[in-house]
Amino acid sequence: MVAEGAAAPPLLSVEGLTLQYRTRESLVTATYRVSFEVLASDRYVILGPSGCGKSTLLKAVGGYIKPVEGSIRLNGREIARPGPDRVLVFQEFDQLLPWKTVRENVLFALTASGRLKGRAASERADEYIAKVHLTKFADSYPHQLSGGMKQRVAIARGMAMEPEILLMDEPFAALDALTRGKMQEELLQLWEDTKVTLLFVTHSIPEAVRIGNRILLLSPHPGRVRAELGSAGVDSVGPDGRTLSGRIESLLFDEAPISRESAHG
Ligand SMILES: Nc1ncnc2c1ncn2[C@@H]1O[C@H](COP(=O)(O)OP(=O)(O)OP(=O)(O)O)[C@@H](O)[C@H]1O
Repeated sequence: MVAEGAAAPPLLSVEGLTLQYRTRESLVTATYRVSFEVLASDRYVILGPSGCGKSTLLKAVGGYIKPVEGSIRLNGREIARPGPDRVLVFQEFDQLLPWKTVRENVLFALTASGRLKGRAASERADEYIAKVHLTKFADSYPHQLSGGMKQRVAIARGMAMEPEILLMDEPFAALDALTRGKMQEELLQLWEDTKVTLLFVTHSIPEAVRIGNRILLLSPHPGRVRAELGSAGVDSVGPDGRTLSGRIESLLFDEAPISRESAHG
């Protein structure tokens, strides 16, 4: 029970997380003692340069990589393995099953995971296919769709699972700029509609500013927390006369001390 007036406990709590890859020749530290908390209905963005461990972090939250140090808890429970309460959407266009139609792809995720079956599963699949405006393409196969449409199916499939948290690893990075902008807009509309908690990885500063309500900045390899900032969705000028993206850029690339900042601090 949360005492009246107390802040809600975090949905996801990452504490002192060190993640490594051990190959035969070497030991690669992907993230070093990373801590952050995601609240229910956050659009939490992890931003950092290539190789700073963003994807590794997301895979660890997905339950696919075990920490060498630290912990990841969802609703207070340690994450030990993948589960339908955390769904991953990737950048690649080939994440759909090519031999299944749009509807079958969404349906299969629901039934194979045991989330829903029968009519309830079909109705849920159709509901989310409609939410991403693909009803007319429900019987099409992935090869008949554009890159943006395939990503919409992957998002519909993930959201239809109604996970506790939707993990998105640069889902729009392989799209052209116009489609990418449109997909960002659509994702924000879907979020308005569902209030699903998002954990969204990107290396694009404008995308982070647009999508996130909170943005975690990671330093270059190995990833450490550099700062956490709030965003209101626009690249506004703060009291210091600098834009949010300008502040992010200097925090990421200048050798400033590690700090946590508030939204418009
Ligand atoms: N399977 C692996 N085996 C060994 N090292 C790996 C493996 N996967 C990633 N790494 C290393 O771990 C570090 C973090 O990689 P990761 O892919 O998490 O970074 P990223 O921030 O997501 O990068 P990008 O934005 O380029 O996708 C990098 O140094 C990378 O080379």
